[in-house]
Amino acid sequence: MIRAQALSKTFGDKTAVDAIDFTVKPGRVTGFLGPNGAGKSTTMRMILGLDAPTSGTVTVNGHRHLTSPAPLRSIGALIDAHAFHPGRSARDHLRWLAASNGIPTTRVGEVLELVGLESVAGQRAGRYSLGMGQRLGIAAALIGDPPVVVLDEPVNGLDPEGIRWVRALARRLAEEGRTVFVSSHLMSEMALTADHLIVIGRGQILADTSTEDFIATHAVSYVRVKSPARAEIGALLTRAGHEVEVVDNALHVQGIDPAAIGDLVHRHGLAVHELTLVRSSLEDAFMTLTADSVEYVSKTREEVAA
Ligand SMILES: Nc1ncnc2c1ncn2[C@@H]1O[C@H](COP(=O)(O)OP(=O)(O)OP(=O)(O)O)[C@@H](O)[C@H]1O
Repeated sequence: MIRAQALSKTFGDKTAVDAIDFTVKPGRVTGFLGPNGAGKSTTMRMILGLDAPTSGTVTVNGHRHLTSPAPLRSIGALIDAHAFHPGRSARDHLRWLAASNGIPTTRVGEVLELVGLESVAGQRAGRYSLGMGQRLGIAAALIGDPPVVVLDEPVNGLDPEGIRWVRALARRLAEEGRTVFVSSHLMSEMALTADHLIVIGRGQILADTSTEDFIATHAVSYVRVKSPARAEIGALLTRAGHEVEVVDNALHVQGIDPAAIGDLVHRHGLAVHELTLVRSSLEDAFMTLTADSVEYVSKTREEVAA
């Protein structure tokens, strides 16, 4: 498992990771979610020993990664999808990795097959598309059959088939009992892949919870009611103890389902023109949670002009 304790990283006066504590357990996929610049890559680089913490510690199965004798056998990582020599073929790149980590070369064919690159394995990797580069990066991460796998934005640049493939692969690796830590800035993607979520914003942990609990806590729903008798219905619902808001000539009601509203309104002989259950997406929940910690905020044309 991966364990961070009071882990911090500063670059000059910029605090990229701010004294975070978390544990990534084996046998499940843990999603690492956060907006751009939240500190995901920096944290992952420290897990791998590519960056030294400014303070605090991070260990992988009890060891600091830098001290491990055969890194690819203990931890596999996709950090930079283009960390290969552009003039070298995928097969040669993987052979070189295997040789330098004491891994049998038979493993090269196995991982090429696993990521679906066998037919292009002899081509120069520099000619690969972004998605092919990602697949080669994942092959490199898995070549040592590691118990711990860290993937930084693995679906970047992948087509829908590739995205489903990464999802299934992450799940399978976890089912095999490995520790799987996957970063993304897409909540909806993580909801489909991860069992557990660690959400980070401006270098701090905002949530560390099961995906199921995250959804139950953050994905709110409400009923939209449109009616010529809006005020009367609003009063009835408020009196019954429900939270009612008026938005764009409609009522937004929380804590009651559409059928119960329909029955209530019917009992009072009032007309309803619309009764819709609206679920906020998980993406909305994530945006709300991280709203105060988004570093790079885009503006509308109106805001730029103002
Ligand atoms: N080598 C560096 N030198 C200076 N600042 C850095 C360096 N690496 C990262 N940072 C800063 O640290 C913060 C966290 O960056 P990091 O790349 O870890 O975020 P991230 O969550 O991975 O974002 P993204 O989703 O955009 O990859 C950012 O503000 C970034 O600009």
